[in-house]
Amino acid sequence: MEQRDTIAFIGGGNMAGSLIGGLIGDGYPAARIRVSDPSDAQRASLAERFPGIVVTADNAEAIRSAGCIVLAVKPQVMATTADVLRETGRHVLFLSVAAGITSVRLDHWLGGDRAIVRAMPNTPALIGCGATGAYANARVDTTQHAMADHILRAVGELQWFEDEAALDAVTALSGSGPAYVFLLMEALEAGGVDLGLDADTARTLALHTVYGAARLALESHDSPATLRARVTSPGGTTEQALKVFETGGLRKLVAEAMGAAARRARELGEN
Ligand SMILES: NC(=O)C1=CN([C@@H]2O[C@H](COP(=O)(O)OP(=O)(O)OC[C@H]3O[C@@H](n4cnc5c(N)ncnc54)[C@H](OP(=O)(O)O)[C@@H]3O)[C@@H](O)[C@H]2O)C=CC1
Ligand SMILES: O=C(O)[C@@H]1CCC=N1
Repeated sequence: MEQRDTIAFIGGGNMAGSLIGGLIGDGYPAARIRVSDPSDAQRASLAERFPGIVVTADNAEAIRSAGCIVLAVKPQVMATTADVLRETGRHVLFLSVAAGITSVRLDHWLGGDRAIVRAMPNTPALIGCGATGAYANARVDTTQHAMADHILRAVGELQWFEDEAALDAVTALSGSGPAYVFLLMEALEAGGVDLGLDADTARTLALHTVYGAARLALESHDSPATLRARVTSPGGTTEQALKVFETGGLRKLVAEAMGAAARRARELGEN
């Protein structure tokens, strides 16, 4: 990105913190990152975690001369937040990470004719391991597209979509997905404790198992199904466990859970 490109985050919560951590970890100058958040505690925490960034309670101050404004507030407050950003110049790129809010609605709230990238990142962005889906509206020019690409790719994997509706599916998969995996970790730890392991040992083994399986799947040319088959010795232990998952309807349950998340994304976009 060019020198003049200051990134202003409106909302300094979980997702903004994850993106800022990933950007700084990728070498983005902290002094070119500004964050606006109404909470004193939130601002103090961000300033401590990311020395050199500028924190403020004033959205107008945060966005002054920024090339990109990242909208990282809850979907429920996006309309009122966007309303006070209407005065910004038409050259500014808006990058919204809000679940469900369509670029058309956001454009309307921002006064119209805005360059908007709607993205759905996830919290592993904090360590550069995010998975993000993104859509650019027709007003986004080549330079702005490159800017959004640079910001989002700095924090992990990025997929662009031509069809904005795909973003609700991305939300249900990778946006919310880390929480599903953390739930699985919790269940693995609890299962280990039930079987007699101490809690610390069970957690360590659970975390490394998820990490190792994810890395192996990413680095292997084989599909997850093939990798699963390699663990599953005929007549062995895994086979018994997988039978319990399959008869319990794990795949259907995951599909239903993701359907509920996607539905909620659409609802948030309609409110
Ligand atoms: N958390 C996640 O894993 C992901 C979240 N997202 C999206 O990111 C967005 C933010 O989520 P998340 O970070 O979890 O939420 P948080 O509640 O952690 O952060 C939002 C922050 O915005 C602040 N805020 C509220 N109103 C304003 C305003 N007018 N101007 C500036 N700041 C304001 C809030 O302050 P206060 O609490 O005091 O109101 C809060 O600190 C959401 O739209 C969500 O859909 C997308 C992908 C993943
Ligand atoms: O739960 C949420 O609504 C946000 C969006 C995706 C992850 N967290």
